[in-house]
Amino acid sequence: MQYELQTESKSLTVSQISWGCDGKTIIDDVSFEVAPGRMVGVLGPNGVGKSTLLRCLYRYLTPSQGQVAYGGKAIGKYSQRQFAREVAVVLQHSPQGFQTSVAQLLSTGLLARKSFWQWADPKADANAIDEVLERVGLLDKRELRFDLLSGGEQQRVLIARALLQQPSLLLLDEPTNHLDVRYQIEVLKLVKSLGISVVTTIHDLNLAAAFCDDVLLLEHGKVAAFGSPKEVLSPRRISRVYGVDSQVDNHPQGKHPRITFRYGEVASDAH
Ligand SMILES: Nc1ncnc2c1ncn2[C@@H]1O[C@H](COP(=O)(O)OP(=O)(O)OP(=O)(O)O)[C@@H](O)[C@H]1O
Repeated sequence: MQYELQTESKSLTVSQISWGCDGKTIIDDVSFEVAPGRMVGVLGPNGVGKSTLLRCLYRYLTPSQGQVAYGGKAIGKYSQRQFAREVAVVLQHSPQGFQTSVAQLLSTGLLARKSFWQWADPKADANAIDEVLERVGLLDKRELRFDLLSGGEQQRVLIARALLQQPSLLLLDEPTNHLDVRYQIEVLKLVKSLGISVVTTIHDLNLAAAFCDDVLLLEHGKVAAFGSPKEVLSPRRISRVYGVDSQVDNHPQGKHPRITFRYGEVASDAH
């Protein structure tokens, strides 16, 4: 595959970072570590600070305190080009006004790996684009305008573009948003199969439990718990953080937990 990894993942270390604005603390003393090749899910209720935390990891925001290091080096010390070679980001909202074709948009994902002296190799580029499009099930949309695709298709194209960057660290903001259940599973399977370090915000606790090696549960901008899904996702903690009753058992297909939510009183004559 053209987009197979050329770089090895390194450790991402987040040490006591805080960020706030308008006198309000949004991220409060957050620490965790992503060991090379692990997939970490960032969980927590709406507005708790998941996207803000992710923004501190891809340098859109600079924490007011604490440090983020990748491979032992503060992320602020990477040049823009070095950082783009290591880290790919897929955000929740699709870029607006992309009237270019899917293939043209994807070709921008190849730029991070090219040096200015490299000769253009249109055939190799086209093959790499075809391969990632096939992986996300969109080869037939290759020449379509990006802005005419459905929300879920756009999301899959943006993930394909991130793969073309061949990052060693992938940061995803709710990658399963807009996706139907098949593609929620496919996309997370694909991301996991890359074997690189991944940090992803995610709302669906069952998907997080099934695919993430570790989960970071946020509560009021602070770390409520960090560890394996089994350790973190207890009914007690889910109730405290989300205010929802649940039951947690083992998923019949594997060793990961399965969370079943209680939807209030069920009428006795309900079918
Ligand atoms: N630049 C900013 N200026 C003011 N408030 C901000 C800014 N960025 C984030 N916030 C606030 O910080 C809080 C956390 O926002 P964030 O988007 O990180 O939450 P989230 O956990 O990702 O939410 P959701 O699950 O709804 O996507 C929100 O209350 C938001 O309004």
